[in-house]
Amino acid sequence: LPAPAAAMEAAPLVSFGVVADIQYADEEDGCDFWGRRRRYYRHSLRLLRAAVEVWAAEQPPLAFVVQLGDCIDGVNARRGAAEGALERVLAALRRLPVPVHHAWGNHELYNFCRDRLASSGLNSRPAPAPAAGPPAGPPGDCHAYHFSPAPRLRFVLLDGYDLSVLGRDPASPSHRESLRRLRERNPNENLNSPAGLKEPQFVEFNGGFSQTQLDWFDEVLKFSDENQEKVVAMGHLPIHPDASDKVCLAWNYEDALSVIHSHQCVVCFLAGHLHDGGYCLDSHGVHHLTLEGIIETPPESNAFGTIYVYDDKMVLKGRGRISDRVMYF
Ligand SMILES: Nc1ccn([C@@H]2O[C@H](COP(=O)(O)OP(=O)(O)OC[C@H](O)CO)[C@@H](O)[C@H]2O)c(=O)n1
Repeated sequence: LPAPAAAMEAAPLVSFGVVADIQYADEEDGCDFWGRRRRYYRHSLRLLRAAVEVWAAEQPPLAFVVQLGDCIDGVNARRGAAEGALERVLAALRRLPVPVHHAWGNHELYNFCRDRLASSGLNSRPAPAPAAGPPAGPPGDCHAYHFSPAPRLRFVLLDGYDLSVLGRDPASPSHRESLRRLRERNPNENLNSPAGLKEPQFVEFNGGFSQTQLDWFDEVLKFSDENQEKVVAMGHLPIHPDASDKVCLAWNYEDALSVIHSHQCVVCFLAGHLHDGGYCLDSHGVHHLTLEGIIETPPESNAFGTIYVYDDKMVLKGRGRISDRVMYF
């Protein structure tokens, strides 16, 4: 049998769908900042709908879908089209009979302030909070939370724009602190430019994790260690340089990695943002999988996947330009 079919003989503990960087806009094709990559703004919704059809027909049924951020493109904001574009993406996802967990990316924050995101369909934090165990999420407006879809298995969604100059009121202490951190490491006039930086991830279109979020993450992982759980963590921004280029990382990705590496439980980190995708198995045995983005996927292909979780591995069945992969724990 070809992998991953050979690795998929038994019923999984749970299976879920993954998709990243849809960046839908009702616009003609465009390209990235450097003019090198074509961006298929309008086709991206069609590719998402095709993914939804495949996920909805899966047997056994999926438990949930993870949308790894940037579901609509920043061009919508400039055209006053953000609400309509978001509604079209959410309507496509509503055809699924299962919950969708949404990471927040830079393009969400080009289109909406955090308060609007919190009141929108992109707020996927489950309510009510779990009765036992660590707090559902960090205090404040951070879109981070955890959930357990099966015994001994926990997912943690992180908010890589908790520290960010995007989506926050410029007069707020959090914005001021984020801008201070960014300017400290990025002296460029254009804060989106990584030119000449020692730490090229310090650009405006990235963000970072507050200490409050990291402390909460640490508490969740301590609980998971104590309860022999396996943890899949995820967010828009990659946190390992070998699963990303030098720019597309969370500002303080090293802090998130040290929290993960101080525990036994984390088996995988899922991210988007880098549209070419990436993968590495780190020195502590954690798989870092960065999903290829729909937005730069030609209309005749696609970029989504299903992940089957077993006791000893996760099996990714990729569609279109996402490759199959078996990730052993
Ligand atoms: N040197 C640069 C690079 C970018 N910009 C501006 O920064 C914003 C973000 O770029 P964009 O390509 O839109 O971000 P994505 O999240 O879609 O993609 C991330 C990775 O590149 C994909 O692999 C945008 O406003 C650019 O204009 C800049 O000013 N200077």
